[in-house]
Amino acid sequence: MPVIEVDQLHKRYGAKVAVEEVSFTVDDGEIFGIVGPNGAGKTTTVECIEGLRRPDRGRIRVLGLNPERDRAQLRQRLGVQLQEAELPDKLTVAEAIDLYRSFYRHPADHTALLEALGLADQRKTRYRKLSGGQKQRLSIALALIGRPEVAVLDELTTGLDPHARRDTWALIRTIRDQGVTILLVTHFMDEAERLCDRLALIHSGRVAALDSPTGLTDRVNTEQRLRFRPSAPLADQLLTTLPEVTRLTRTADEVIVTGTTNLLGAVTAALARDNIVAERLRVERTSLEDAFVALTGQQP
Ligand SMILES: Nc1ncnc2c1ncn2[C@@H]1O[C@H](COP(=O)(O)OP(=O)(O)OP(=O)(O)O)[C@@H](O)[C@H]1O
Repeated sequence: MPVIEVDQLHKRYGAKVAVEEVSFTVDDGEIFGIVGPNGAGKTTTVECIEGLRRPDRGRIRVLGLNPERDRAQLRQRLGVQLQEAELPDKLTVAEAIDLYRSFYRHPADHTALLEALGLADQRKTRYRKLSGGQKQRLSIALALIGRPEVAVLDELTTGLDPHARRDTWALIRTIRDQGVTILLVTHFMDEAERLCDRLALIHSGRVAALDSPTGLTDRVNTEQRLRFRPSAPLADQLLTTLPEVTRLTRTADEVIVTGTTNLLGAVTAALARDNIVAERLRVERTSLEDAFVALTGQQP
């Protein structure tokens, strides 16, 4: 049985349709992404999943429960990450943890949780004195304190530096490996690509595509591209006459070759026949961002 089922969800605010016929399921142990640009309808969708908003139409089940009807039961099993600034400035890390532990019947051991999240030394630090990364880790700790089966993490790494983002991604993988199903809401395509097992690309309130990150990029990945610096002068015809090559362009010192499958093998073999080495060779692949643009016709 899927952990989360969303079927034909529809939600409008007055005349504004925020979510239209959104359907997807999340399996046990997945990191599932709800991915799309600002205003796409991501928050509305997860707030319906959390039971915070009432859908106009559609059916939602989380762990077999109806989020609207069974909200009290669901709260014990679903962890939700707070948005920043939802905690009082003066609250210490330990006080926040104790407060949130009191909401649950079977809370996690706070010492182990703070250790795991790298906050053990910040126990007595007030919320406002925490760094961006520490605040983020605390909000994740609070989402996990009830030992949930499912955790909803919203805009996980907004405002974090690249190092803290990578640490956070590693942390999320660890949490998943411990058996928590994760619903990740993000507008960062790179985050979704690195972290999610599967994702729903949401665009203007609708699911534009539902697949794994590689499944999505493969759909639009009709071309391959190689860039390299030839070790000796290279005549264009050597490569443009290959059936695998569709285009060859040059920058000041690099050759860029576009083509179909087997491009790499065909190009390197042709170069080798003329004793030319492809220095600094790079194979460029389609990113999730490219896939989003191809699938929706818009920049994320
Ligand atoms: N309470 C509300 N009243 C009216 N319109 C709303 C309300 N909440 C959201 N909207 C509108 O519904 C649409 C979807 O909003 P939603 O917050 O679900 O998108 P989002 O993808 O989460 O965006 P963001 O990443 O900016 O949070 C947007 O056009 C938004 O302006």
